[in-house]
Amino acid sequence: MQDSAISSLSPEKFPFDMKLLPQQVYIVGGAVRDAILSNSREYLDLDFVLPKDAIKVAQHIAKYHQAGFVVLDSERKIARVIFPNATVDFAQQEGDSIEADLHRRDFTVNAIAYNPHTREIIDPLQGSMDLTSRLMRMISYRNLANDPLRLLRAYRQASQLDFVIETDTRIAIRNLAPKISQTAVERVRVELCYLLNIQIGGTHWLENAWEDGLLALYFSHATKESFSKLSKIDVAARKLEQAYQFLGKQLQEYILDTVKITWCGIAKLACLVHPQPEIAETELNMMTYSRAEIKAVIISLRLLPHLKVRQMSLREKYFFFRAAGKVFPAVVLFALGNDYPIESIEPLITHYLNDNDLVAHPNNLVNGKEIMESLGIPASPIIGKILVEIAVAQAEGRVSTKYEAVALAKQLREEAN
Ligand SMILES: Nc1ccn([C@@H]2O[C@H](COP(=O)(O)OP(=O)(O)OP(=O)(O)O)[C@@H](O)[C@H]2O)c(=O)n1
Repeated sequence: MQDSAISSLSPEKFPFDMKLLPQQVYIVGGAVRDAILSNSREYLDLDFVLPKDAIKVAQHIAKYHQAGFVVLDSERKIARVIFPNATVDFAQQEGDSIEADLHRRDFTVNAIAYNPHTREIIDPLQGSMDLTSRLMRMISYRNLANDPLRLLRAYRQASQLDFVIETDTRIAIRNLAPKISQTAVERVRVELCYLLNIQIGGTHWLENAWEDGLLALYFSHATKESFSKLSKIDVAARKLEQAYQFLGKQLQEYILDTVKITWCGIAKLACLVHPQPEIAETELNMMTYSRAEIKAVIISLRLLPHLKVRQMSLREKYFFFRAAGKVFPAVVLFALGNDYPIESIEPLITHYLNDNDLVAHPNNLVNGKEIMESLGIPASPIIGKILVEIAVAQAEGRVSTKYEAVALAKQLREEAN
């Protein structure tokens, strides 16, 4: 089969000179699938398969273009070349032919190869037909059993592509579900992260994965009710996006560049873990979540009860924002997922969105050193307490200058004696 329609895979779009590739070379996996679907990709991520010398070719390309180079798997001969705007993997073909290699993969739609020199499409498993029918179809039961992460990949990719999992494939996944325990938990976490981040369809497929027995090991406390909270979070996120552009945008941002979960994903994760923060922390540690992710979930769980108070005093709000910090967007979504009325949360959002708001974004009139000097006392926890009281007084409008802040510090010190 030949196809000139795969324009997004034309060599001019490669981040390297095509002449550096041998004649027998194939692009495989997601890049081919998405090109046939005409789905644009935010980031260029290419997987090449070569019958021989995969690592050598990768090394040569990296050297020629002064790009980053790393051997991902020396046994299976897979290397990665990292360009400023693209990542390109080079893998040794598995088996005697490209067809044999494709037969070892997970789903038919991921088992299409494309030779960029000849523009030939090799599709021995009729993946193109499944792309047209929008179906995730396993290549074989054995292939799924060989790498049980593939069970979860079916839901993640169905969700990203807006596909359906073919009936026999779904039955096979249900049968094989207990095997997910054989997969390294880090790999599972990455798939879950995608599913938690996806705005449309993520919740539906996450719930399906749970119903099919793939998540019980990780979220033993999750129930049908937990997933209904996730759906409410999706609805709330859309509403917040419309009402508050800045906050809405923040919800879909990664919590850290190095941690690929969004604030919205954190709120959803908080719905799936045990509601008791200490137990949730153990669960998340077991799943190798980072300190930043665990902290964000725990803050969400801990702060939820505080939002029950309909009319928080300024003092309560100050302490709420102090505890929430940059996790605020996730806390808000988590509360809305738990049916807290938007009317009681809106005043907090108003504080948060105003950069000059001293309740949500306090600025220090004085620092600890200045307090120590003006009171003539050494460093001690009292200084911290005085600083907090000054910030609360500032939020309440009782002090607004350095002079008034120092006067209050003196008064507090006297009262304490
Ligand atoms: N557990 C896995 C992981 C990957 N693959 C194969 O390796 C290809 C590339 O894998 P990867 O880059 O992880 O995923 P993509 O399918 O390319 O999808 P995406 O880039 O959207 O994650 C897949 O298409 C599939 O053919 C597989 O068979 N089994």
